[in-house]
Amino acid sequence: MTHFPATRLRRPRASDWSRRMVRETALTCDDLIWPIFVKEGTSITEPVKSMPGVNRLSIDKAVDAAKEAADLGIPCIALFPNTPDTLRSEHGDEALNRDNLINNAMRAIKDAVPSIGLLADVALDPYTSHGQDGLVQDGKVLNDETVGILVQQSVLQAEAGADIIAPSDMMDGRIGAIRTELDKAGFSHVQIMAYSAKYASAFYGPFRDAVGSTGVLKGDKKTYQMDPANRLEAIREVEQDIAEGADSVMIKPGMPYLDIIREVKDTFGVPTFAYQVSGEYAMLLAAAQNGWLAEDAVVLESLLAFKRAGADGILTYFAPKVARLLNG
Ligand SMILES: NCC(=O)CCC(=O)O
Ligand SMILES: [Mg+2]
Repeated sequence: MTHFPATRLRRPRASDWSRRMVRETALTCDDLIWPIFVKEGTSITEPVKSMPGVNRLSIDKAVDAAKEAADLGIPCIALFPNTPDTLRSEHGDEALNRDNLINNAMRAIKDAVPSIGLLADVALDPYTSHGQDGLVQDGKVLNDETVGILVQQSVLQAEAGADIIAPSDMMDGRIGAIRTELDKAGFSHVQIMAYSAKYASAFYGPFRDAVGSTGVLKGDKKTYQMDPANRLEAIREVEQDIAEGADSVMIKPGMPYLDIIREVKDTFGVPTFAYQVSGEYAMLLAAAQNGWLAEDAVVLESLLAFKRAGADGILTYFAPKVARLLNG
């Protein structure tokens, strides 16, 4: 290695053309997955207060959003239901309703926009009256019994047109169980993106507002989601999900966990995704709306950082905005 003055690291930085030539990472529309909130009704575009610019959409509007995504070159959208309290129950039965909001939305979107990838979230929290991701008995979230329901939820979602099943529940063993049932039901072509390292994070607040879980959730999720203090455990979680058949893995939240993304990518080399969660979105936008950060620049930088950390793609509420910026 040569040293100064033979080496001047500022030399290639001196002009735009040169910076472009030595740039190590790029962010493109292919990196984006757009999470969308769906709600019962028609012609509804209802703002989520804690996420300025994000709306809950009725199915017809979600179809429009899917068209917009396809036009912008966004490869995939992820759907999350806002479930009214009346449809929530102790066991989250609505998850197994073939014609629930999410399954109907997927059918409508597949029909209207067949070219877009559809990611379906698997977990019970949108459907339980207690807001936990699984069945609860004596104050404990049951693992194996919950997995038994998640496999059924997954098959129904695959039947409705899901291209990617994304279990976000963090139960042990669910990836293998879901893979087996999907294959048996004739869905061996349907992918699984495992929320492998999902942390019990304080950054999910605005999402719970968006899906109507605020005030519903009793307690916390620390007995199944990961401790933010742990790194090695994330590697074990990812290792197990890959062994059980995950096609890709996810780290969540994103920006506070870039170290985990890097380590997972370096260790396994599998398709690795990150979720820039609602709290990250809210944080960046709140500062931008106060004039404290330059919105476009900070959003692009935040997403480029995921790519630099090794992510192959990012679930982000900024997806349409960023696609517009990237498309110029
Ligand atoms: N299963 C999906 C999420 O929990 C999303 C969290 C967020 O955006 O805060
Ligand atoms: Mg796990």
